[in-house]
Amino acid sequence: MSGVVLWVVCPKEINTNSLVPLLPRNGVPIRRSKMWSSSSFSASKLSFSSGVSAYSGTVANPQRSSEEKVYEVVLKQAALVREQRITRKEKKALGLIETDKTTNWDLLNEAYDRCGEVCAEYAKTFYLVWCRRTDELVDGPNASHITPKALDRWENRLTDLFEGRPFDMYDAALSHTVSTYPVDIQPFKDMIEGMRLDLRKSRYKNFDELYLYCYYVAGTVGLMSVPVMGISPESKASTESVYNAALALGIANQLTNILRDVGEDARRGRIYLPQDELARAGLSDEDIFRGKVTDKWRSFMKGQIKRARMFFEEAEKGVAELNAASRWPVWASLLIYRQILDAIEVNDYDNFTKRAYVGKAKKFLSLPVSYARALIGPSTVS
Ligand SMILES: CC(C)=CCC/C(C)=C/CC/C(C)=C/CC/C(C)=C/COP(=O)(O)OP(=O)(O)O
Repeated sequence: MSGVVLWVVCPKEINTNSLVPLLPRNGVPIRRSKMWSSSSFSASKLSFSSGVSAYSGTVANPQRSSEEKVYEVVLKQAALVREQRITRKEKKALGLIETDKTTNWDLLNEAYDRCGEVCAEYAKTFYLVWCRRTDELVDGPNASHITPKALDRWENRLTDLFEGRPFDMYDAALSHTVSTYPVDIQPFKDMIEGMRLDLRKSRYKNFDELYLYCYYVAGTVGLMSVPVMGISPESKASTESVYNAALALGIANQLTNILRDVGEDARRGRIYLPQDELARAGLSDEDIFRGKVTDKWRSFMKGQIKRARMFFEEAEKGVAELNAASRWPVWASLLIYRQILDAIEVNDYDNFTKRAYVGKAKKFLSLPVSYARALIGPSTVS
């Protein structure tokens, strides 16, 4: 699958017109989702105004919910698109936009090719090369040597490449991408923050805390991808709403990943499940470590799967707004990853000893379905 999905994130394959669609559109009122506080989701009656411990990444005010904090980033990304539009317009008027004659295109093309190779080698489902490398820091073979200091150095390298001083070939490709598309540094910084969190935290008090973690490690990927994929010129949706859908897809994917890997994570002493919801279901950490599928566990899992599906549904609303070239791979990745949830059900919720996966046949079958869905572009009715 990586070939298809790579296409989602590899800027080289994206039509360069994809910047245009990020230009003026009628603003549709901002709609914010409060999925887990919805009364339709019984497992999630959370005190989500109780505040999150003071993570240093996105914000400092502990009174606000994680959703509110993350939404600020969404608004910032959307504003950046408008800002870039204005600066480009001004520069164009002044005749300042010209092709950069100093760029070494051969080297840059080689850098992009190398990024493609990394994706082909490592990505089973999806990934941007920089995200994979960041993830490798805390999950790879050298993970035990990774310190907060090493992450600080990684962040300095990130700042350098955003300022046009790449350290290596891979950084050079990303440096070029972020100077070409309206990509902000914040989601990248937040992803590093997620890695810091992983170094010091192995329990999540409630869904509000888990949501912030999911944003850091996966929602950020959605926010990084949309500026490169581009929004359709016909779209009447607000930039914010499309970014919001992208964020939801990242969260949905991460929640799915967590539910698939409960056993694997427990063997590393980690439980990425809301502690208060576990307690309400009559479950403890010991139950997770014991790994026995009971009725309590099944019922708990049903609630978690339901919530993950709600995030997928939220994400679905944004796909039609994307550029035509990006819709097929996004649909494919959404439909395929969501089937992991079905596989958990088929395994009778045994995510302790069985790894839920989507077989090749199901993946291939999803391609024509995704293709058909991708034909549907933005609604013409405003
Ligand atoms: C919906 C709209 C408007 C846009 C799409 C925006 C995108 C591309 C969002 C996707 C974000 C994303 C790919 C997040 C990554 C989340 C995740 C759990 C990745 C796991 O990756 P691997 O570790 O390779 O997965 P496997 O372990 O399953 O192979």
